[in-house]
Amino acid sequence: MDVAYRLKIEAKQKSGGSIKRLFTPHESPPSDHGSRAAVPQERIILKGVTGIAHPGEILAVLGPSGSGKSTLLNALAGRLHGNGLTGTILANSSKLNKSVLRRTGFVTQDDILYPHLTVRETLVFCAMLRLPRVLPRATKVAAAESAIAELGLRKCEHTIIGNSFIRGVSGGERKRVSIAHEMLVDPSLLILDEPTSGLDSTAAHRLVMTLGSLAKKGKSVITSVHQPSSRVYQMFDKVLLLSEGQCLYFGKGSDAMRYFQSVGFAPSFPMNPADFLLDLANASVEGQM
Ligand SMILES: Nc1ncnc2c1ncn2[C@@H]1O[C@H](COP(=O)(O)OP(=O)(O)OP(=O)(O)O)[C@@H](O)[C@H]1O
Repeated sequence: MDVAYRLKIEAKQKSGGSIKRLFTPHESPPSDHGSRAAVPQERIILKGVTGIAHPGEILAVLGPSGSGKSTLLNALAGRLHGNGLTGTILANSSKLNKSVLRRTGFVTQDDILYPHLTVRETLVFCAMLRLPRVLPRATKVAAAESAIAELGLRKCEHTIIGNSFIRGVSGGERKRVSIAHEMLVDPSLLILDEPTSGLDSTAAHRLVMTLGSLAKKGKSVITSVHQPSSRVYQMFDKVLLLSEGQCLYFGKGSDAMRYFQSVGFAPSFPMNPADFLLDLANASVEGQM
């Protein structure tokens, strides 16, 4: 990938509005007494981000909030439309066409699941909808069964999903259901936006171990992670560190600290590499050169 993304934002400035008057009571109204024309602004969200993910690997996209992680993942999943997206995204040397996107699973930040269905019902229902119509019902049910086994959902398969009002499966189990949802179509590339957010450190570690085992089966896994613990970090094969839409580091996770040390940035005491990288991306580390 080699991606840039810029957005045109229509900033409508109505200076005569009653809410504005409420907050600026002494300000004199504009001479034309009307609204000014919309002022389009341009904002660069991603700039020259390059990288590659291979089958069998987990590529982690790290960066502070608002650094462009979700935007990058959406671009990789072919979900950014309009002409603001420039650059090249290739999958096995071909552009993101329909057949490539069919083999791409995308797990969004918010789980889109029916709260009243059980885990098993959710996955069987999804298999019925997403697998080719020509496949017999038994094959589709078998695909749901194997996703349940693969994601370790056997013990909660008859529990309802639930939501904030109805008690259901745990946060970690819900994430697993969302991943199983995507695994049903047997994707070659699995993209996940913050799959560990809201999980405790043990559940997050367990989830990333599951991603590792999916990668070992030959899938490429690209995931954004907000605040990985050190044991989660060491499971990442590659790391892409974003800061304000720009790539600060792309390479092996295990080489990141050495790289930053070589350019004059090293922590003053042993710390979780992920914490250090996020401090760097937030520009809260002083260089020693
Ligand atoms: N459609 C849009 N209109 C305006 N701004 C946008 C739009 N999409 C993204 N942005 C801005 O782009 C920046 C990057 O957003 P993005 O959601 O990719 O960040 P992120 O790193 O995933 O953040 P978080 O970790 O908080 O989810 C943010 O400042 C966001 O406000």
